[in-house]
Amino acid sequence: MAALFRRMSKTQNFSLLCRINRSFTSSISAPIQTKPFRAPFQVRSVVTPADDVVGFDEMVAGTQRKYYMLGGKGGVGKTSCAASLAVKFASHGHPTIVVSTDPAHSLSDSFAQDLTGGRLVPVEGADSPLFALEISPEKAREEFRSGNQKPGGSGVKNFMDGMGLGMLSNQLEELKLGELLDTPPPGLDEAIAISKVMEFVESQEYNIFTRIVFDTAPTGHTLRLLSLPDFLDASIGKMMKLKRKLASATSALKSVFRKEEARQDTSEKLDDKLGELREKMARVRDLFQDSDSTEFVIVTIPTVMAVNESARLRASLRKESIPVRRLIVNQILPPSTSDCKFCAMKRKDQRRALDIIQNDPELSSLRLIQAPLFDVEIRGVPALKFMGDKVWR
Ligand SMILES: Nc1ncnc2c1ncn2[C@@H]1O[C@H](COP(=O)(O)OP(=O)(O)OP(=O)(O)O)[C@@H](O)[C@H]1O
Repeated sequence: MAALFRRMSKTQNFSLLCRINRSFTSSISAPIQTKPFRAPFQVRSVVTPADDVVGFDEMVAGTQRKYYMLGGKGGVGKTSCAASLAVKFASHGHPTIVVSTDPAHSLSDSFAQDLTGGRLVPVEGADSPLFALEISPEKAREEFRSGNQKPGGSGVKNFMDGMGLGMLSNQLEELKLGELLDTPPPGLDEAIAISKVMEFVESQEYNIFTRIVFDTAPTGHTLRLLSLPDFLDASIGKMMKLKRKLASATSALKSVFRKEEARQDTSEKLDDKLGELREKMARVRDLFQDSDSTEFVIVTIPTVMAVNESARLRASLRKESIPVRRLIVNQILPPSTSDCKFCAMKRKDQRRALDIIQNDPELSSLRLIQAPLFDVEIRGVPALKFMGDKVWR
Protein backbone atom coordinates (compact mmCIF):
# COMPACT_ATOMS: atom_id res chain seq x y z
CA MET A 1 0.00 0.00 0.00
CA ALA A 2 2.79 2.41 0.89
CA ALA A 3 4.58 1.81 -2.41
CA LEU A 4 1.32 2.25 -4.27
CA PHE A 5 0.75 5.47 -2.46
CA ARG A 6 4.13 6.82 -3.30
CA ARG A 7 3.56 6.04 -6.97
CA MET A 8 0.14 7.67 -6.87
CA SER A 9 1.46 10.65 -4.99
CA LYS A 10 3.80 11.30 -7.86
CA THR A 11 0.95 11.37 -10.35
CA GLN A 12 -1.16 13.45 -7.96
CA ASN A 13 -4.21 11.51 -9.08
CA PHE A 14 -6.44 12.41 -6.21
CA SER A 15 -9.68 10.85 -7.34
CA LEU A 16 -7.97 7.50 -7.70
CA LEU A 17 -6.29 8.20 -4.40
CA CYS A 18 -9.70 8.74 -2.81
CA ARG A 19 -10.99 5.39 -4.06
CA ILE A 20 -7.98 3.47 -2.80
CA ASN A 21 -8.13 5.24 0.53
CA ARG A 22 -11.70 4.41 1.29
CA SER A 23 -10.47 0.95 2.16
CA PHE A 24 -7.30 2.38 3.64
CA THR A 25 -8.90 4.64 6.23
CA SER A 26 -10.85 1.75 7.65
CA SER A 27 -7.57 0.24 8.80
CA ILE A 28 -6.50 3.24 10.89
CA SER A 29 -5.13 2.64 14.35
CA ALA A 30 -2.25 0.17 14.03
CA PRO A 31 0.92 2.16 13.42
CA ILE A 32 2.64 1.46 10.13
CA GLN A 33 5.98 -0.24 10.64
CA THR A 34 8.82 1.78 9.18
CA LYS A 35 12.55 1.39 9.21
CA PRO A 36 13.75 2.77 12.53
CA PHE A 37 15.63 6.08 12.44
CA ARG A 38 18.98 5.72 14.12
CA ALA A 39 19.61 8.96 15.93
CA PRO A 40 23.22 10.01 15.67
CA PHE A 41 22.81 11.36 19.17
CA GLN A 42 21.54 10.29 22.51
CA VAL A 43 18.33 11.72 23.87
CA ARG A 44 17.45 11.72 27.52
CA SER A 45 14.59 13.83 28.69
CA VAL A 46 15.02 16.09 31.70
CA VAL A 47 11.73 15.34 33.31
CA THR A 48 9.87 12.22 32.37
CA PRO A 49 6.28 13.18 31.71
CA ALA A 50 3.60 10.86 33.00
CA ASP A 51 2.73 8.36 30.31
CA ASP A 52 -0.81 9.55 29.98
CA VAL A 53 -0.01 13.28 29.90
CA VAL A 54 0.24 13.85 26.15
CA GLY A 55 -2.68 11.59 25.37
CA PHE A 56 -1.62 10.82 21.81
CA ASP A 57 -3.99 7.83 21.84
CA GLU A 58 -6.83 10.26 22.18
CA MET A 59 -5.46 12.44 19.37
CA VAL A 60 -5.08 9.54 16.97
CA ALA A 61 -8.36 7.78 17.76
CA GLY A 62 -11.24 7.83 15.33
CA THR A 63 -11.53 8.40 11.62
CA GLN A 64 -13.51 11.62 11.77
CA ARG A 65 -11.45 14.58 10.62
CA LYS A 66 -9.54 16.52 13.26
CA TYR A 67 -7.62 19.77 13.00
CA TYR A 68 -4.57 20.56 15.07
CA MET A 69 -3.19 24.10 15.04
CA LEU A 70 0.27 24.59 16.49
CA GLY A 71 1.25 28.09 17.43
CA GLY A 72 3.45 30.17 19.66
CA LYS A 73 6.32 32.62 19.75
CA GLY A 74 8.69 32.78 16.78
CA GLY A 75 11.43 30.17 16.70
CA VAL A 76 10.21 27.95 19.56
CA GLY A 77 9.80 24.90 17.32
CA LYS A 78 6.24 25.17 15.97
CA THR A 79 7.20 23.79 12.56
CA SER A 80 9.23 20.90 13.96
CA CYS A 81 6.40 19.95 16.35
CA ALA A 82 3.73 20.30 13.63
CA ALA A 83 5.74 18.32 11.10
CA SER A 84 6.56 15.57 13.60
CA LEU A 85 2.88 15.33 14.61
CA ALA A 86 1.83 15.06 10.96
CA VAL A 87 4.41 12.32 10.34
CA LYS A 88 3.16 10.47 13.42
CA PHE A 89 -0.49 10.71 12.37
CA ALA A 90 0.44 9.44 8.93
CA SER A 91 2.43 6.55 10.35
CA HIS A 92 -0.66 5.59 12.35
CA GLY A 93 -2.58 5.34 9.10
CA HIS A 94 -4.24 8.75 8.96
CA PRO A 95 -4.13 10.37 5.54
CA THR A 96 -2.75 13.71 6.70
CA ILE A 97 -2.11 17.20 5.38
CA VAL A 98 0.28 19.56 7.08
CA VAL A 99 -0.39 23.17 6.16
CA SER A 100 1.78 26.18 6.79
CA THR A 101 -0.01 29.49 7.16
CA ASP A 102 3.18 31.24 8.22
CA PRO A 103 4.17 33.67 5.45
CA ALA A 104 7.79 32.80 6.32
CA HIS A 105 7.40 29.09 5.62
CA SER A 106 9.80 26.56 7.00
CA LEU A 107 8.00 23.31 6.20
CA SER A 108 10.27 22.71 3.20
CA ASP A 109 13.30 23.13 5.47
CA SER A 110 11.80 20.87 8.10
CA PHE A 111 10.97 18.06 5.65
CA ALA A 112 14.17 18.75 3.70
CA GLN A 113 12.27 18.87 0.43
CA ASP A 114 10.71 21.45 -1.82
CA LEU A 115 7.09 21.91 -0.77
CA THR A 116 6.62 25.38 -2.20
CA GLY A 117 4.16 26.37 -4.89
CA GLY A 118 0.95 26.81 -2.92
CA ARG A 119 -0.37 23.35 -3.80
CA LEU A 120 -0.52 19.97 -2.08
CA VAL A 121 2.81 18.22 -2.42
CA PRO A 122 3.31 14.57 -1.42
CA VAL A 123 5.91 14.22 1.30
CA GLU A 124 8.57 11.78 0.18
CA GLY A 125 9.66 9.12 2.59
CA ALA A 126 6.40 8.90 4.49
CA ASP A 127 5.00 5.38 4.54
CA SER A 128 1.46 6.61 4.41
CA PRO A 129 -0.38 9.46 2.72
CA LEU A 130 1.18 12.66 3.94
CA PHE A 131 0.87 15.86 1.94
CA ALA A 132 2.17 19.31 2.67
CA LEU A 133 0.82 22.67 1.64
CA GLU A 134 2.63 25.95 2.02
CA ILE A 135 0.01 28.59 1.46
CA SER A 136 1.27 31.36 -0.71
CA PRO A 137 -0.48 34.48 0.64
CA GLU A 138 0.56 36.52 -2.36
CA LYS A 139 -0.95 34.02 -4.79
CA ALA A 140 -4.12 33.59 -2.74
CA ARG A 141 -4.61 37.35 -2.52
CA GLU A 142 -4.10 37.71 -6.27
CA GLU A 143 -6.71 35.01 -6.86
CA PHE A 144 -9.10 36.76 -4.53
CA ARG A 145 -8.61 40.09 -6.22
CA SER A 146 -8.71 38.79 -9.78
CA GLY A 147 -11.79 39.92 -11.62
CA ASN A 148 -12.52 42.60 -9.06
CA GLN A 149 -10.62 45.38 -10.78
CA LYS A 150 -9.70 47.17 -7.59
CA PRO A 151 -12.80 46.25 -5.64
CA GLY A 152 -13.83 48.62 -2.94
CA GLY A 153 -10.94 50.84 -3.90
CA SER A 154 -10.69 53.68 -6.35
CA GLY A 155 -12.96 51.88 -8.86
CA VAL A 156 -15.95 52.01 -6.54
CA LYS A 157 -15.06 55.50 -5.32
CA ASN A 158 -14.88 56.91 -8.85
CA PHE A 159 -18.11 55.20 -9.73
CA MET A 160 -19.88 56.71 -6.73
CA ASP A 161 -18.34 60.14 -7.28
CA GLY A 162 -19.55 59.95 -10.86
CA MET A 163 -23.06 59.27 -9.58
CA GLY A 164 -22.92 62.35 -7.37
CA LEU A 165 -22.68 60.12 -4.33
CA GLY A 166 -19.35 61.35 -3.10
CA MET A 167 -20.62 61.63 0.46
CA LEU A 168 -21.42 57.95 0.58
CA SER A 169 -18.13 57.12 -1.00
CA ASN A 170 -16.44 59.03 1.81
CA GLN A 171 -18.36 56.94 4.31
CA LEU A 172 -17.18 53.90 2.45
CA GLU A 173 -13.63 55.12 2.75
CA GLU A 174 -14.08 55.43 6.48
CA LEU A 175 -14.75 51.72 6.60
CA LYS A 176 -11.27 51.29 5.18
CA LEU A 177 -12.54 48.50 2.98
CA GLY A 178 -10.79 49.68 -0.12
CA GLU A 179 -7.63 49.87 1.89
CA LEU A 180 -8.36 46.45 3.31
CA LEU A 181 -8.24 44.93 -0.14
CA ASP A 182 -5.69 47.17 -1.81
CA THR A 183 -3.11 47.26 0.96
CA PRO A 184 -4.18 44.47 3.28
CA PRO A 185 -3.41 44.89 6.98
CA PRO A 186 -1.30 42.18 8.64
CA GLY A 187 -3.39 39.07 9.03
CA LEU A 188 -5.61 39.50 6.00
CA ASP A 189 -3.22 37.48 3.89
CA GLU A 190 -3.59 34.71 6.41
CA ALA A 191 -7.36 34.98 6.48
CA ILE A 192 -7.49 34.64 2.73
CA ALA A 193 -5.00 31.81 2.96
CA ILE A 194 -7.15 30.05 5.51
CA SER A 195 -10.19 30.54 3.33
CA LYS A 196 -8.14 28.90 0.60
CA VAL A 197 -7.49 26.02 2.95
CA MET A 198 -11.24 25.79 3.51
CA GLU A 199 -11.63 25.24 -0.21
CA PHE A 200 -9.26 22.32 0.09
CA VAL A 201 -10.78 20.82 3.18
CA GLU A 202 -14.38 21.25 2.07
CA SER A 203 -13.78 19.72 -1.31
CA GLN A 204 -15.03 16.15 -1.81
CA GLU A 205 -11.75 15.30 -3.46
CA TYR A 206 -9.87 15.71 -0.20
CA ASN A 207 -12.38 13.88 1.97
CA ILE A 208 -9.90 11.12 2.60
CA PHE A 209 -7.73 13.30 4.82
CA THR A 210 -8.58 12.64 8.45
CA ARG A 211 -5.94 14.79 10.13
CA ILE A 212 -5.05 18.36 9.17
CA VAL A 213 -2.14 19.90 11.05
CA PHE A 214 -1.57 23.67 10.81
CA ASP A 215 1.84 25.17 11.34
CA THR A 216 0.76 28.71 12.14
CA ALA A 217 2.63 32.00 12.08
CA PRO A 218 4.13 33.47 15.26
CA THR A 219 1.67 34.61 17.95
CA GLY A 220 0.86 38.16 16.76
CA HIS A 221 -0.08 37.05 13.27
CA THR A 222 -2.05 34.09 14.52
CA LEU A 223 -4.03 36.18 16.98
CA ARG A 224 -4.94 38.63 14.24
CA LEU A 225 -5.95 35.70 12.11
CA LEU A 226 -8.13 34.22 14.82
CA SER A 227 -9.92 37.48 15.50
CA LEU A 228 -10.19 38.30 11.83
CA PRO A 229 -13.38 36.39 11.06
CA ASP A 230 -15.27 38.68 13.48
CA PHE A 231 -13.50 41.79 12.26
CA LEU A 232 -14.19 40.98 8.62
CA ASP A 233 -17.71 39.95 9.39
CA ALA A 234 -18.37 43.36 10.93
CA SER A 235 -16.61 45.28 8.13
CA ILE A 236 -18.19 43.34 5.33
CA GLY A 237 -21.55 43.54 7.07
CA LYS A 238 -21.26 47.34 7.23
CA MET A 239 -20.13 47.47 3.63
CA MET A 240 -23.08 45.42 2.45
CA LYS A 241 -25.51 47.47 4.49
CA LEU A 242 -24.12 50.59 2.95
CA LYS A 243 -24.42 49.11 -0.51
CA ARG A 244 -28.06 48.27 0.15
CA LYS A 245 -28.70 51.86 1.26
CA LEU A 246 -26.91 53.01 -1.84
CA ALA A 247 -29.07 50.79 -4.01
CA SER A 248 -32.30 52.28 -2.67
CA ALA A 249 -30.94 55.84 -2.84
CA THR A 250 -30.06 55.34 -6.46
CA SER A 251 -33.18 53.54 -7.57
CA ALA A 252 -34.38 56.86 -9.00
CA LEU A 253 -31.30 56.88 -11.16
CA LYS A 254 -32.04 53.49 -12.64
CA SER A 255 -31.85 54.70 -16.20
CA VAL A 256 -28.41 56.11 -15.56
CA PHE A 257 -27.43 52.84 -13.94
CA ARG A 258 -28.53 50.97 -17.03
CA LYS A 259 -25.97 52.91 -18.99
CA GLU A 260 -23.47 52.01 -16.32
CA GLU A 261 -24.08 48.28 -16.53
CA ALA A 262 -20.42 47.40 -16.81
CA ARG A 263 -19.59 49.30 -13.64
CA GLN A 264 -22.58 47.82 -11.86
CA ASP A 265 -21.34 44.38 -12.86
CA THR A 266 -18.06 45.14 -11.16
CA SER A 267 -19.91 46.32 -8.09
CA GLU A 268 -22.01 43.14 -8.02
CA LYS A 269 -18.93 41.02 -8.39
CA LEU A 270 -17.50 42.81 -5.39
CA ASP A 271 -20.67 42.04 -3.46
CA ASP A 272 -20.43 38.37 -4.42
CA LYS A 273 -16.77 38.13 -3.54
CA LEU A 274 -17.24 39.87 -0.21
CA GLY A 275 -20.25 37.71 0.57
CA GLU A 276 -18.25 34.61 -0.28
CA LEU A 277 -15.34 35.73 1.90
CA ARG A 278 -17.72 36.54 4.72
CA GLU A 279 -19.26 33.07 4.57
CA LYS A 280 -15.87 31.41 4.47
CA MET A 281 -14.72 33.45 7.45
CA ALA A 282 -17.82 32.39 9.38
CA ARG A 283 -17.05 28.76 8.60
CA VAL A 284 -13.42 29.25 9.64
CA ARG A 285 -14.56 30.75 12.94
CA ASP A 286 -16.95 27.85 13.55
CA LEU A 287 -14.20 25.40 12.74
CA PHE A 288 -11.70 27.12 15.05
CA GLN A 289 -14.18 27.00 17.91
CA ASP A 290 -15.42 23.46 17.50
CA SER A 291 -13.84 21.53 20.36
CA ASP A 292 -14.91 18.17 18.87
CA SER A 293 -12.77 18.65 15.81
CA THR A 294 -10.22 21.35 16.57
CA GLU A 295 -7.46 21.86 19.07
CA PHE A 296 -4.89 24.61 19.30
CA VAL A 297 -1.63 23.33 20.76
CA ILE A 298 0.59 26.04 22.23
CA VAL A 299 4.31 25.54 21.69
CA THR A 300 6.77 27.30 23.96
CA ILE A 301 10.30 27.02 25.31
CA PRO A 302 11.33 27.18 28.98
CA THR A 303 12.21 30.86 29.18
CA VAL A 304 10.29 33.48 31.14
CA MET A 305 9.67 35.57 28.05
CA ALA A 306 8.28 32.69 26.00
CA VAL A 307 6.16 31.44 28.90
CA ASN A 308 4.70 34.90 29.49
CA GLU A 309 3.82 35.18 25.82
CA SER A 310 2.22 31.72 25.94
CA ALA A 311 0.06 32.82 28.88
CA ARG A 312 -1.12 35.84 26.87
CA LEU A 313 -1.76 33.61 23.87
CA ARG A 314 -3.81 31.23 26.00
CA ALA A 315 -5.85 34.17 27.37
CA SER A 316 -6.50 35.46 23.85
CA LEU A 317 -7.47 32.02 22.60
CA ARG A 318 -9.89 31.71 25.51
CA LYS A 319 -11.41 35.06 24.51
CA GLU A 320 -11.86 33.76 20.97
CA SER A 321 -13.32 30.48 22.33
CA ILE A 322 -10.59 28.44 20.67
CA PRO A 323 -10.13 25.05 22.40
CA VAL A 324 -6.67 24.56 23.95
CA ARG A 325 -5.72 21.44 25.90
CA ARG A 326 -1.98 20.94 25.52
CA LEU A 327 1.17 22.98 25.99
CA ILE A 328 4.47 21.80 24.55
CA VAL A 329 7.56 23.00 26.37
CA ASN A 330 10.20 22.39 23.75
CA GLN A 331 13.99 22.30 23.93
CA ILE A 332 14.33 21.18 27.53
CA LEU A 333 17.97 20.47 28.39
CA PRO A 334 18.70 16.80 28.97
CA PRO A 335 20.14 15.93 32.39
CA SER A 336 23.83 15.58 32.81
CA THR A 337 26.02 14.36 35.62
CA SER A 338 28.85 16.70 34.69
CA ASP A 339 27.12 20.01 34.19
CA CYS A 340 29.31 22.84 33.01
CA LYS A 341 28.62 26.23 34.59
CA PHE A 342 26.73 27.38 31.50
CA CYS A 343 24.51 24.26 31.44
CA ALA A 344 23.83 24.48 35.18
CA MET A 345 22.73 28.11 34.83
CA LYS A 346 20.62 27.28 31.82
CA ARG A 347 18.97 24.37 33.59
CA LYS A 348 18.16 26.60 36.59
CA ASP A 349 16.59 29.12 34.24
CA GLN A 350 14.52 26.40 32.59
CA ARG A 351 13.30 25.10 35.95
CA ARG A 352 12.22 28.63 36.89
CA ALA A 353 10.22 28.88 33.66
CA LEU A 354 8.62 25.48 34.32
CA ASP A 355 7.67 26.66 37.81
CA ILE A 356 6.01 29.72 36.33
CA ILE A 357 3.97 27.46 34.06
CA GLN A 358 2.90 25.32 36.98
CA ASN A 359 1.68 28.39 38.88
CA ASP A 360 0.21 30.31 35.98
CA PRO A 361 -3.59 30.47 36.04
CA GLU A 362 -3.74 30.32 32.22
CA LEU A 363 -1.22 27.53 31.68
CA SER A 364 -1.30 25.27 34.72
CA SER A 365 -4.50 23.52 33.66
CA LEU A 366 -3.05 22.45 30.30
CA ARG A 367 -1.49 19.06 29.67
CA LEU A 368 2.23 19.62 29.69
CA ILE A 369 4.29 17.99 26.96
CA GLN A 370 8.01 18.23 27.65
CA ALA A 371 10.14 17.91 24.54
CA PRO A 372 13.90 17.53 24.91
CA LEU A 373 16.50 19.65 23.22
CA PHE A 374 18.10 17.39 20.63
CA ASP A 375 21.76 17.76 19.89
CA VAL A 376 21.30 17.84 16.12
CA GLU A 377 18.84 19.64 13.92
CA ILE A 378 15.66 17.70 13.21
CA ARG A 379 15.28 17.66 9.43
CA GLY A 380 13.72 15.09 7.12
CA VAL A 381 11.06 12.42 7.67
CA PRO A 382 13.14 9.86 9.62
CA ALA A 383 14.32 12.56 12.06
CA LEU A 384 10.78 13.94 12.39
CA LYS A 385 9.52 10.45 13.08
CA PHE A 386 12.14 10.10 15.77
CA MET A 387 11.14 13.44 17.29
CA GLY A 388 7.45 12.51 17.05
CA ASP A 389 8.06 9.34 19.03
CA LYS A 390 9.74 11.35 21.80
CA VAL A 391 7.18 14.16 21.91
CA TRP A 392 3.80 12.71 20.96
CA ARG A 393 3.21 9.79 23.31
N1 LIG B 1 13.61 20.07 20.41
C1 LIG B 1 14.50 20.59 19.58
N2 LIG B 1 15.80 20.25 19.69
C2 LIG B 1 16.72 20.79 18.86
N3 LIG B 1 16.44 21.68 17.90
C3 LIG B 1 15.16 22.06 17.76
C4 LIG B 1 14.12 21.54 18.57
N4 LIG B 1 12.94 22.09 18.19
C5 LIG B 1 13.24 22.93 17.18
N5 LIG B 1 14.55 22.91 16.91
C6 LIG B 1 15.28 23.71 15.92
O1 LIG B 1 15.02 25.10 16.16
C7 LIG B 1 14.90 25.80 14.93
C8 LIG B 1 13.55 26.49 14.86
O2 LIG B 1 12.58 25.49 14.82
P1 LIG B 1 11.21 25.65 14.02
O3 LIG B 1 11.46 26.12 12.63
O4 LIG B 1 10.47 24.38 14.19
O5 LIG B 1 10.57 26.82 14.88
P2 LIG B 1 9.31 27.75 14.53
O6 LIG B 1 8.70 28.10 15.83
O7 LIG B 1 8.45 27.08 13.53
O8 LIG B 1 10.07 28.98 13.89
P3 LIG B 1 9.38 30.23 13.10
O9 LIG B 1 8.60 31.00 14.11
O10 LIG B 1 10.58 30.97 12.59
O11 LIG B 1 8.53 29.63 12.03
C9 LIG B 1 15.12 24.78 13.84
O12 LIG B 1 16.46 24.83 13.44
C10 LIG B 1 14.80 23.45 14.51
O13 LIG B 1 15.47 22.37 13.92
